[in-house]
Amino acid sequence: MNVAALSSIAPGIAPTLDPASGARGLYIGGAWLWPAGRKAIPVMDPSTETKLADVPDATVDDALAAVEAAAAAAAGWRATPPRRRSEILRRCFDLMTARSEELATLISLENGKALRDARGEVAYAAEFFRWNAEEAVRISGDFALSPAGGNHIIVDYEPMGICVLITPWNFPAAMATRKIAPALAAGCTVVLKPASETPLTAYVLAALYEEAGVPPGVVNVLTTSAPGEVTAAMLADPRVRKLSFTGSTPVGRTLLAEAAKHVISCSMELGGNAPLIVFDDADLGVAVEGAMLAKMRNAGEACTAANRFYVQSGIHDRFAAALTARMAALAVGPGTQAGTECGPMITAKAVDKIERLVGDALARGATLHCGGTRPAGAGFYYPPTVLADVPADAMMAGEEIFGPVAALTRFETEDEAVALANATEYGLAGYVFTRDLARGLRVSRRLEVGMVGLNRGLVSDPAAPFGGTKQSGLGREGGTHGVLEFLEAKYIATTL
Ligand SMILES: O=CCCC(=O)O
Repeated sequence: MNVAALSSIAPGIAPTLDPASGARGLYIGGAWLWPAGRKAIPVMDPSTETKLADVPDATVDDALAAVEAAAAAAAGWRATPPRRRSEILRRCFDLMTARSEELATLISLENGKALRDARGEVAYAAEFFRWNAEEAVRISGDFALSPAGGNHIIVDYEPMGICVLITPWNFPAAMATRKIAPALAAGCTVVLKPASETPLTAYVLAALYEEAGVPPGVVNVLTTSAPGEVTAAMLADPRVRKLSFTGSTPVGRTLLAEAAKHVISCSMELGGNAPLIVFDDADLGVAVEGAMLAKMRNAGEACTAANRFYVQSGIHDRFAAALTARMAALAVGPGTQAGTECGPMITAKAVDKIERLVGDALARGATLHCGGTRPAGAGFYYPPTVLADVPADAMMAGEEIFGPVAALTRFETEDEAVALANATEYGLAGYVFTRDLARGLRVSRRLEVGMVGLNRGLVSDPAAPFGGTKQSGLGREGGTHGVLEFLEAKYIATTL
């Protein structure tokens, strides 16, 4: 597999993998491998339920080979001057940007998201390389005289070592680059395990990194249908010092327990249940625009997606009507089809869950304003749906919908809105809409979350610290914080 071949897998794509040729496979130590006897994992197009490709199903032996390759490359990459690392990362940004249309098409094919969302993802994903290219040359240490004056305190920041990175299917490019770029900037080498639903983007990007000058073994990629076993084996290797995971809270808990056995540093970007609060004094147009973005980016398949809409009584009916009009007008269809605004969900199981949550809310007294009926035919579709009067005991108030469903609940006072918003074990993102800046900042600070969109439906930004509180995770990705997750402080006490 090389990047030039991408044009043959973007539309018109001949998406069958030929295991015999080894053209595409596990990417270990700079080589493309389909080891003998490895089964195939089919990669499906959620828009049509047809097979796009097969990828190899890595075993524990393959995973340990990937760790070995990362270990073999570690000293060389760590010793590579920051300026050189920075230039390679910048080249990754340039190549991704130059090939954004092919990459967006591939993302849209394997994930199902609308092309416009996929284009947004490529720009977002590439930006992690540009940002971290700039960070790579700004990793400085500290030097201080000890308070007692007897010695000096020197602090160096060293690469942590080999990192295992595990990424989800909802942003096949951005969740990988958000980890790979800072890890490489810090001087670490990595093994990436992308989600088996959307591995093609990760493999194609691996070829692009190679073209950009990333040396063999610095980035390794493998797909597996046995993530638990394979990850446990990698974490048991004492050379692995970091686990960075994006995915659900239950899986995060399991991985934390596994990592704890070996005392491995963990960054965890887990589930969310974002509240979106609209106060009476909000600008209706801004609030609806923000709500559409917070809900419908990626068709609702984002951990930052607004899950619970709390709308003050005085604006509730106008907001509900305007949001319903916008949601009902969205064009639903295959991700790669021109004009599609809401693609399919990732799997039939995801649609089953949304259907179950909507059914439960309706049974508990919610009212349906639009959508709510799963269409017949091929593809994992669910229509943009608006529900109002969703009670606090509805299942969707307590768990991520991860789909195009806006659940509205009316409130009266600021204290009530804050209490409702914080009544969840999650603490990733929240959104507040008001024209009163003092109230906006006050409520933002009272929300038990890691990120707030104030009069804005998007918090994601490669230059900002992304992450959550409570059961939504540990650590931050992006911004100046992102690279620190891959660095270890070493303190030297000396009397000069
Ligand atoms: O779904 C999780 C990540 C979403 C984002 O980075 O905006």
